[in-house]
Amino acid sequence: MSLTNTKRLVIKVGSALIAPQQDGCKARYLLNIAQFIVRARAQGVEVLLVSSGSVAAGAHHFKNPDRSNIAIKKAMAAAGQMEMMSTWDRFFDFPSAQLLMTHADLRDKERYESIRQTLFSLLDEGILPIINENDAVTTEHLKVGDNDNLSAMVAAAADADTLIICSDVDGLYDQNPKTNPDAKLIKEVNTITSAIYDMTGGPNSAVGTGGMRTKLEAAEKATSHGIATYIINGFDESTFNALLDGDNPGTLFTPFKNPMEEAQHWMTHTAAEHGELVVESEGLQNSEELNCEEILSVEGEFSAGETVLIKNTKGERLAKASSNYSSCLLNFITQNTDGINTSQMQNSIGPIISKNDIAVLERKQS
Ligand SMILES: Nc1ncnc2c1ncn2[C@@H]1O[C@H](COP(=O)(O)OP(=O)(O)O)[C@@H](O)[C@H]1O
Ligand SMILES: N[C@@H](CCC(=O)OP(=O)(O)O)C(=O)O
Repeated sequence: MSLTNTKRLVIKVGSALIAPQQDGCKARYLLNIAQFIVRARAQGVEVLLVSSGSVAAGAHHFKNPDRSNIAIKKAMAAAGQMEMMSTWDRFFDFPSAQLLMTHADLRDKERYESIRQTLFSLLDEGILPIINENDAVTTEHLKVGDNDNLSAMVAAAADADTLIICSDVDGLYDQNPKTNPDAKLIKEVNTITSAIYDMTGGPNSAVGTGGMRTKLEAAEKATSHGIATYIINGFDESTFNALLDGDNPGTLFTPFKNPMEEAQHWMTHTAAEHGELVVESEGLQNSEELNCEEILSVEGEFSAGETVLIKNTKGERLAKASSNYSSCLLNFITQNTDGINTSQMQNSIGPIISKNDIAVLERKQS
């Protein structure tokens, strides 16, 4: 696996690289990254940039830059986004484009397709897409929340083959290297198990969001879509030279050999769960389709066509799927309503979940 085989890559840059002291954007670390982007493009690789840093870049305009105050944090993002974009733009002699998005955009199939079209059109023209979450308009319910996960969703949406996540450490260690001097770097991960998740802690910098855990979530999303994922040290010039030479300077998460199809990946990793269908503990054995008589209960409110979680009576997450019927109708049919022949109705309405609309979720090994 090397960058020499890469055709399209997404590089994600965290706040600590952009605004290390939270007093505006600094070119210090970005120069290496910009050079990497220029050189990768010169090698024929298409590049998309997911850039954090709007909150950190905007903080110095505020009398009390209190990140715990959500309204202030969103205003800091709005103020800092301009500076962050113009900082990137001055490194390049090709055009760049700003795309701000939220989870509400990505989890809606129509808006997701629209984002894909825009990305492809920009890439066709040789324009560098620079993507960030639209923090100024997000709510708890509508946000992705961290740019590691966002970068994996963007990589999948853009049909990228490589995702590079720049961090302030050399890669994934067996323990948090900031608090454990004996921590050892893991060079390659083929399967992201719960034991791997247990190695991670939160962020250690004042500006980071999510720490290593969100980077693992991103790697899991990306590799399941066939995207090779690297976590590298973005502070270190030599890591970028190594990548361009086809070496692995950090941790490589190898892509699945049989990646998910686009639609199944979107359903698994991006689509929001609007409600839940509970089935028997050994339910969903054939994983083909789900019929009304298999549903024990319906939770939440959803419309026909929306994504639901299918779980069993033990609470295990079995699959995500698009429901052919609304929660209202399913409640009506599954609850034994007086005077109505529900089994006859069940037979006449066909499968609740059709076989092409279901994504079976993997149960994590430890
Ligand atoms: N097992 C681990 N390996 C590497 N880093 C870890 C691990 N567990 C926790 N971390 C922390 O994750 C931090 C990187 O995450 P974060 O601060 O959110 O970075 P960024 O701003 O680049 O997204 C590291 O500085 C480190 O302190
Ligand atoms: N969207 C936010 C960044 C969120 C985020 O994930 O930050 P980081 O952990 O520094 O990559 C911003 O622009 O400040």
